[in-house]
Amino acid sequence: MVNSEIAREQAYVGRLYRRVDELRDEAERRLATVLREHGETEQSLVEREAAFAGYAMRVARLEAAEHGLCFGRLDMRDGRRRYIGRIGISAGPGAGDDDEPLLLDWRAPAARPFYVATAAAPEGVRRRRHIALRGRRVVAIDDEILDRDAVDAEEGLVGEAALLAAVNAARTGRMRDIVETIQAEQDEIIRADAGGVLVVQGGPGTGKTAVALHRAAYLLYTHPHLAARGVLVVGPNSAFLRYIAQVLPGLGETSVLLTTVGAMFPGVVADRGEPPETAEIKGRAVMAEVIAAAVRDRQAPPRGDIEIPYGEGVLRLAERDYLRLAERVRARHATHNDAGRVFQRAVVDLLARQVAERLESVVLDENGEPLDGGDPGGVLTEADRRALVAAGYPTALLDLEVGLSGDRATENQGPLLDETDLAEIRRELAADPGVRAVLRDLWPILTPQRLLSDLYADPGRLAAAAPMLTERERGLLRREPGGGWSTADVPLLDEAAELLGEARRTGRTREEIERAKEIAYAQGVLDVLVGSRSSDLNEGEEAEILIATDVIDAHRLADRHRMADLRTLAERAAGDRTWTFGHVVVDEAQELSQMAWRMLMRRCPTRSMTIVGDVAQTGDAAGTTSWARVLEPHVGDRWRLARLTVNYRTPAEIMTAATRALAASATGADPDLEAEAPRSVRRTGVPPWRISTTPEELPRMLASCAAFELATLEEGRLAVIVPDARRDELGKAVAAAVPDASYGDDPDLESPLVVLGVRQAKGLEFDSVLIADPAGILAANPRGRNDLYVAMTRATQRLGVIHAGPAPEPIAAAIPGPDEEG
Ligand SMILES: Nc1ncnc2c1ncn2[C@@H]1O[C@H](COP(=O)(O)OP(=O)(O)OP(=O)(O)O)[C@@H](O)[C@H]1O
Repeated sequence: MVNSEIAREQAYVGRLYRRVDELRDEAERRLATVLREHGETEQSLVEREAAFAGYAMRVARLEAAEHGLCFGRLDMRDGRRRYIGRIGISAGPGAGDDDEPLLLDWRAPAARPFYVATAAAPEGVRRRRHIALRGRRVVAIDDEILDRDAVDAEEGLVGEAALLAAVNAARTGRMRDIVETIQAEQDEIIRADAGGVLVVQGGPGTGKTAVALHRAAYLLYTHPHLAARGVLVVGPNSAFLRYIAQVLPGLGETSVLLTTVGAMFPGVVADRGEPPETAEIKGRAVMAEVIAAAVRDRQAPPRGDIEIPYGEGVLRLAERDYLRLAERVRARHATHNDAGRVFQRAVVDLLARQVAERLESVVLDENGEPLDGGDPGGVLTEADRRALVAAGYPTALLDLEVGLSGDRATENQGPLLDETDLAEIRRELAADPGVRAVLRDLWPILTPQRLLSDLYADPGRLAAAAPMLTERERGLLRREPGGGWSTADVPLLDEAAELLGEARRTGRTREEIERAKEIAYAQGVLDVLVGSRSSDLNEGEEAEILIATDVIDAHRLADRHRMADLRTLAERAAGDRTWTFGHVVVDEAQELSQMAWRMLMRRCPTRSMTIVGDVAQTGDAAGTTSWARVLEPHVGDRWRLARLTVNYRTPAEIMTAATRALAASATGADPDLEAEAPRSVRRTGVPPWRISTTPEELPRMLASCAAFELATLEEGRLAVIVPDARRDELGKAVAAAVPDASYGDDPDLESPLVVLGVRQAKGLEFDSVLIADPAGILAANPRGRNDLYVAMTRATQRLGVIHAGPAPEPIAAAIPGPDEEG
């Protein structure tokens, strides 16, 4: 019976793949045709490129759907049948309007019952069938009957067999999608309304990451316009991003940028380490005020009247004048650099008028000598005048000076210098090194990097900008310029960039600059093409080959390039600090500092966000233990909370131990935390274990345990999780026994054994986990207990702990020792 059903499904699935092949062939044919087309006008070229991008995307989607194309079937009470898969496929030509599509996209509303129908609420479904494929072959089917008579049946896991197969499967070092087995509580979150901030709180292994990524795919499917601005996914570190990188492309979605907080400031690589206490201070919301004050301190700080040597004379800038100017430009211009440019111009103007007044008061005779003492205005001394001449006053002015002895001077007709003369004086002043130094000092044009390194380097500046910090805290921020940037610096640079504005004067809009760059790039491409045309081709070949210059000039090629950019939205968004996204997903969101939240909120003015995390896993001192506290400054109480309660990763034996370790404290277990821990979906029958050794022996013992565990695993992955500070030392010890072991800043998660610092392990999972030196993990950080909890909940099958000396208290409370009863 099952075999004949499998054969029937095989026939249907065969038909689906044939249709996919047809559709892909057709899209590829069209793609080739588009490539051959010659566009005559700019318009036709743009259209051509849009068509190109559209077909290319279609081919990519069809290819992404190859594996596990169809995974489910719904038999409805009304007799209709719906097949559910990774993409939607229509029945093709000849099918009637009423015909069900051959395959329903998993995100389509009609597919929803596949994930949420239960015996108690069958949503019109009589039977739900899970179909397992290997390649294009149907290898198993699994049915659930959801009859009306079964209303009092327990609500349970949907598609239990398929789910258990998925959660028990050996890990590969890459996250898989879960479209085939999404559970009802997860489906509700995936399909929740796009608007506003949705917080998903869930314990370890409850599928928060999986749900967040599927939600991104769902939103891109249901709101196609989101693709134009893209979806931003923020994760805790680059190893994690690599771990999840394949999930969205595998679902056919590419308009997504995956990033970390440390990578969000273009041009800065945040690879500088710093003490957690320093990072914590930098993450505080009050740092926004510190940065604002640091910017303000650079805007014409009072320093008395200023004398500027000019030639051999001196110009005077009164304090009240530049303070008044500063106030005026601050009121009119939003950013420091914009205001600064206006301020500098205004000061030059002020000085130019001073010079002009002096010049106008000079009356010379035919020989160029001052008449009757020569300076009726009493401003310009003879020495001044000689100095002005010696300083190389503008020729126009010297001519004018001579002219002053003629008609205009004697007739005394109002202002003697016209706008051209004044402009010339201004140019001269603006080019004068002495004047420039004063301008730079009074109101420097700053990059964010410059502002921050000046601030960190100067205790006086720090004290002025951060009076609310203690002397000790300011001391923790102090550092010499250079040496790179830390992750916690990135939100501060971003904050500074907002207040400073562009440091380079462009006079052009961002689009115009981008366009100019594109044209320059395109011209370069054309030059190379033309160059290679003559050198690379044999005689007679030329006419056969179409090269870009035959149909296109630099402007059009730039357009092409821009259209081609549609496919690399992620790259464009990553290079532009001011890019705003259609939706933002934040994973491990409990770790973000308040300053990081400010930066993220700027990237998402619509506040369409999905924030997933677990406040019990917070390890960073700057992170949060309360969603309300973190969101209040940005959205008040206008956010929704959803909870995930089932742990799909960690078996019950390990989860119980991890919960005890987290809850155990000097006063005993915390009953609330035990109650909140997610329910594991399965047991393995393998309890976690621990052994004790001496500090000296620990590396050797760890290496032999790792070798043993690896041999025990038939397939899958083993992780050794250690205190961050001991990663390289213990990584080396393990690699000596297991040469395949990978460790370092950028470990290869696909290698069978990887040694990770506890922070690197965030969000990841492995079949088997060994924790070494738990006391070191606990001691490294005030939230060390949370770090230990994270480490313990990474395992899908086995967990062992190796400690030096007596077990630290949370481990002793969680896992019985070798001689104790379990
Ligand atoms: N519905 C599901 N079907 C199959 N596997 C699932 C399902 N939901 C979650 N999983 C699996 O459970 C594991 C844990 O999921 P995920 O990493 O998303 O959890 P998490 O809540 O982000 O965990 P943590 O907070 O501990 O990092 C993953 O292997 C994921 O594929």
